[in-house]
Amino acid sequence: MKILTAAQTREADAYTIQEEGISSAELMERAAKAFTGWFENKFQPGGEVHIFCGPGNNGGDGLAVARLLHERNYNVQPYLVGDISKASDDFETNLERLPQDLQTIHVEQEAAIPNLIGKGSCVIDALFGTGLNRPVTGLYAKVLEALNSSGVTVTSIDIPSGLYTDSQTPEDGAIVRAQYTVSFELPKLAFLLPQHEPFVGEWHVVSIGLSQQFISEVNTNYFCTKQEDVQRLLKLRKKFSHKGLYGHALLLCGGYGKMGAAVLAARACLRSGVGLLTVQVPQAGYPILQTAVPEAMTLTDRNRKHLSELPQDIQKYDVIGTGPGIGTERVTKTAIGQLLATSSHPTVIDADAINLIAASDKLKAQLYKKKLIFTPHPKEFERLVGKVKNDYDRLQHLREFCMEYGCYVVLKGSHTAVGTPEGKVYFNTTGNSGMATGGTGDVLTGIITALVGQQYTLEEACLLGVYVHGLAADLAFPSLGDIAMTASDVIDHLPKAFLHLTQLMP
Ligand SMILES: NC(=O)C1=CN([C@@H]2O[C@H](COP(=O)(O)OP(=O)(O)OC[C@H]3O[C@@H](n4cnc5c(N)ncnc54)[C@H](OP(=O)(O)O)[C@@H]3O)[C@@H](O)[C@H]2O)[C@@H](O)CC1
Ligand SMILES: [K+]
Repeated sequence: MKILTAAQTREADAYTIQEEGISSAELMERAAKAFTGWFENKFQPGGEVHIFCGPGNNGGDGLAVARLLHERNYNVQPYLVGDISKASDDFETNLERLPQDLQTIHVEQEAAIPNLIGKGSCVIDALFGTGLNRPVTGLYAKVLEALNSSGVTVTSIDIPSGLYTDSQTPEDGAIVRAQYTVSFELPKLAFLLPQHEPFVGEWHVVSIGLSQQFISEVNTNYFCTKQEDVQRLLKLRKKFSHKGLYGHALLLCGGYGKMGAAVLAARACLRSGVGLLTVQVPQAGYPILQTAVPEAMTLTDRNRKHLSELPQDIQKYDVIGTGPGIGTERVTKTAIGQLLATSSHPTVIDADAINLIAASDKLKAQLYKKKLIFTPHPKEFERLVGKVKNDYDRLQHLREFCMEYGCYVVLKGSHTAVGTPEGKVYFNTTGNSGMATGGTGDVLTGIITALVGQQYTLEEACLLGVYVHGLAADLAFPSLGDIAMTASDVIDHLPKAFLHLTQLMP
């Protein structure tokens, strides 16, 4: 699914209006109906619904929603905020369409801002949408601050007022803190960035029938991965198939005190369909691996505690995964250096392998144009690219790093972002806070390694791997919740996650 900028969204609106021969007010009516449908499912009629409308089409949406909710017996109070003498045409149209018995209140100065504290009412925020073109200050900021401190439940139409759609919001601008955001047709880039969680809350997308042709043709660097996207990628197994068809993976993982990382990566790799798996661990890990993961073949390093060498017959493997639990000893750095210098295998690079590379210009110089997938969390990513200023800056660095080295980066987070060598970014939409626990990253390394082994392209392996990893956690959630969830629970739910995807296939 594509993510459009504010300007592209405006173009999509205009294109749709022309293509279908409808008026912009009709499109607004669709948007208001779609929002109202969501709202009715969430909130019962009864309490007061205060709707704050700005001077543009977002305010027009708010007025149309006021009329529709009023018709459905909600106790609605619309407010017109600020100078509405230059309000948009569709705002005016919807103001005129309000029924006689629905009186608006005009908030023209601070003293007129209603006090909603303790009223238990709910608020619909329709002050500004994608047409916001400067930081929110003055009276509008006072209104947003009053809403933020009132403790009422705020639902934003399209985007929280004050938040920029696709670039960093200046620090001097007020932003509403919505509990819910109901957006039209496609999610906005701002929703996917962790720094905006306090403003966006739980976001939903409702369809308003924007032109699919426009959306399919428009160029963007940002995408959201949805279930139908990964289902298209999934390869079903053939009846006459054997383990040789699904790849032989090599995991170079584990170290003294961190052999669990190798066990987790190995178990996840096997649960993700790899044909054969060999794990090389330091000598101390041999009995652990053989006992915990009987399906894997185990090689031992000459070093007792740390990764220090590559297997002799490394050529025979189809894919390599490394990093989890390996530590940053000098001998390990040498081994990773050898791997980068000598191997042409597709390789998944995680954790301490990233840290070793980040700390060495010599290793970094070996990264160009290899088949590499990095899977850093934000701190490891900063070690690779330097300190970032904010989430947009991080995205920019992600794209530049991937384009410079011709590699993939799976930047882990609530919406894990997969960067590609073409400078595209795919945000994942599965997963939950139960995954914020040690070992889930090792699991992801195992999953992606297994998928590359099964001949998925690097891009497919990243997108599918990240999706199924989050889906497994989502399927674990109903019985385990997020507090008690562990990385092993995520592995245990991988079978259900793959089944879920395959059974839904057409
Ligand atoms: N197009 C369509 O058909 C559909 C559009 N839809 C809806 O329209 C929304 C976009 O509407 P929009 O483009 O009218 O912009 P919107 O966000 O309401 O704000 C613009 C107004 O705010 C003003 N203004 C801006 N910044 C300001 C500031 N900081 N402080 C103060 N004022 C500021 C600006 O004034 P000006 O810059 O001229 O001073 C202008 O008056 C979109 O999010 C969706 O909800 C849906 O109904 C689907 C169909
Ligand atoms: K809004």
